[in-house]
Amino acid sequence: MTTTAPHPIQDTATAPLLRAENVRVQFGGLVAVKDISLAVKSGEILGLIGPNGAGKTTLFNALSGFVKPTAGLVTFQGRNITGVEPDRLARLGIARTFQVERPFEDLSVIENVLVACFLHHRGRKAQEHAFEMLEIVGLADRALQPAAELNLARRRRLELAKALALEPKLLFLDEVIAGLNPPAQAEMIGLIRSLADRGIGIVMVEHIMQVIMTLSDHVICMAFGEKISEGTPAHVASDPSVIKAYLGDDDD
Ligand SMILES: Nc1ncnc2c1ncn2[C@@H]1O[C@H](COP(=O)(O)OP(=O)(O)OP(=O)(O)O)[C@@H](O)[C@H]1O
Repeated sequence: MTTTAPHPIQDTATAPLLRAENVRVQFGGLVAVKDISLAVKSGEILGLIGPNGAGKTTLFNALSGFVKPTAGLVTFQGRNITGVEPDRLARLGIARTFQVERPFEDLSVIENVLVACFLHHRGRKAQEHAFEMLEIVGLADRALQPAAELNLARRRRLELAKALALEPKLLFLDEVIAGLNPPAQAEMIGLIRSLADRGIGIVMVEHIMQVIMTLSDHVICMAFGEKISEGTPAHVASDPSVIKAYLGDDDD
């Protein structure tokens, strides 16, 4: 049996890269994500913010195939991808990083990337592609080093190289900047911007507000599973409901 691409439900030429319509995720009686809608275009960076437990990670997982939405619709280039498994999403052009980096410790840096390159390439072409990914993230000089020896900042870059090796059109970044020192943060910010400039659509969850505000073209703030604010970084940062969500309500 041959596997076919999901059926187009919108005009694939004009549809945004990613669209979510009324996505809901329920764990038993808890509604972790309440009917969230959003859209991401090519080359655009969407930042997801919100206090702890707001539902950011659950939404992120629901959009990237790691949690099945209870209700709602997710489309990628106009095709229905609701509940589609991550490996199938990777073939369509969707990749993600993980909050906790999980390199194959016994493999070299380039071998770690090579594993992902085999999705699209074989043999020498795969090796060349893996080296190109290391050049993009600034790890080419570490190619033969065991991954276990990399410090945190370089592990994050390796994580990014592995995601890029899948040649994504859409990239989900899960807290790739938190925990880095300021120079490493600045380098990662530059790198993420350069990926968007290449046309990759990016959805990022990040706790460092300043990073989200610097990088994002568009920001969504969640609280208690709901979207409470959306717009430019400046709009969301000055929205009283966002300030209240972060500071808590003295009247409660
Ligand atoms: N697998 C699960 N089973 C049950 N409840 C869950 C599960 N995953 C998340 N939750 C709950 O869903 C709610 C939203 O959690 P989520 O991790 O998505 O929030 P978050 O905004 O990413 O928080 P943080 O910033 O602390 O990571 C929380 O109440 C959490 O306890």
